[in-house]
Amino acid sequence: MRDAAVLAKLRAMRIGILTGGGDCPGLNAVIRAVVRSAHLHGDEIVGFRDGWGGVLDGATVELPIERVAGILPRGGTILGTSRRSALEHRDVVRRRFEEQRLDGFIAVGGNGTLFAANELAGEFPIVGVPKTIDNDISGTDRTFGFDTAVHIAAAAIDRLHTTAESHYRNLIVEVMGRNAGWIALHAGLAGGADVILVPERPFDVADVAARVLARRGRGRGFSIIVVAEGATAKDGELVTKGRTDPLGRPLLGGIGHWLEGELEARTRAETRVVVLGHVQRGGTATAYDRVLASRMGQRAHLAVHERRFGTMAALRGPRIELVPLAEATVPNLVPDEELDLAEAFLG
Ligand SMILES: Nc1ncnc2c1ncn2[C@@H]1O[C@H](COP(=O)(O)OP(=O)(O)O)[C@@H](O)[C@H]1O
Ligand SMILES: O=P(O)(O)OC[C@H]1O[C@](O)(COP(=O)(O)O)[C@@H](O)[C@@H]1O
Ligand SMILES: [Mg+2]
Repeated sequence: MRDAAVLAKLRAMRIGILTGGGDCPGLNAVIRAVVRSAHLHGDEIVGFRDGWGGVLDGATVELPIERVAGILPRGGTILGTSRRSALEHRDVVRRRFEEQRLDGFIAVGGNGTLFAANELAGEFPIVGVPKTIDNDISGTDRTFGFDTAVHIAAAAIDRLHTTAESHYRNLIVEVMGRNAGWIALHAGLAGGADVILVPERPFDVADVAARVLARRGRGRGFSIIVVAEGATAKDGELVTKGRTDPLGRPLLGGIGHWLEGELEARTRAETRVVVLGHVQRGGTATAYDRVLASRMGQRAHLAVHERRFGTMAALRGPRIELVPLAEATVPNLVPDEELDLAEAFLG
């Protein structure tokens, strides 16, 4: 008996975890699941603060099971996050792994964080967990955070309907998603939007105005237009805030305001824009996202425990499976069939 206990102790692993990129509802559910699963297996978890920044700076926090009590419904991430890159500092990453005596590492992040994880996976024992409100990661049917963002955006569209209708206005709702139209499409469908504009299909502003006017022609004096931040007009360019993030990528946003002017001029109807912004990322996760995040977190811990490095936990049909981390680096855009089907519900 005593030997078994000693053996179990010898086999116990020390595992690092970070959350990187934009925060999203469900991150704390992942951290909690990892810690609880580790606790069951006698493993130790150490958190790195602020994404890869914590690895570079050596900013860590021990995560015993008591530390994750009560965090399940909390939005954001108790570890903090950042968009700092570690790829140019592999020597520091190595030092940190040695210093912390890490047997494994879990990177919870979007396509950016998982791109970095995949690059480092040749050299370090890493497992990934895909997160993002954007749902733009391949290899998994869904990312947690997406369902919550869609709920928030759809609820906003419901509210905008009643005021748009009362004032006979066009109301434009700009949602997030980077280069993918998942949030716009799903929130637009759930909220009964009249027009949905996504990055996957550049739009003709004259067509949008024609749809709005056609609705007016049949007595519907208002229209709800959902536009993804990454959507572009056919002969236009990506609309940005004129600033870049720490990785030098343009911050998207502003297409809604551009459309506001165009539609008001073309339809001669009052037009207003609402930019949902970070409201879509804040606050508590839906039950669906909490369950998905918990299942992925548990699977990621077991993957480390089983030394299945270079993989990520992914939703495949009803199951959580391990897929190569490299799959996360392929963009996941809305397929044509899904956009075609949506047409039936617009206008
Ligand atoms: N091209 C890149 N080169 C190096 N590191 C990158 C690159 N893209 C992303 N990363 C890493 O991933 C982190 C977060 O990426 P980002 O795309 O902002 O968020 P997310 O992980 O949510 O997609 C960055 O802080 C950086 O460490
Ligand atoms: O946090 P920031 O800098 O405002 O970034 C906004 C971007 O982050 C997101 O909310 C989430 O993107 P990631 O999951 O890739 O981090 C995007 O939809 C949006 O374009
Ligand atoms: Mg991303």
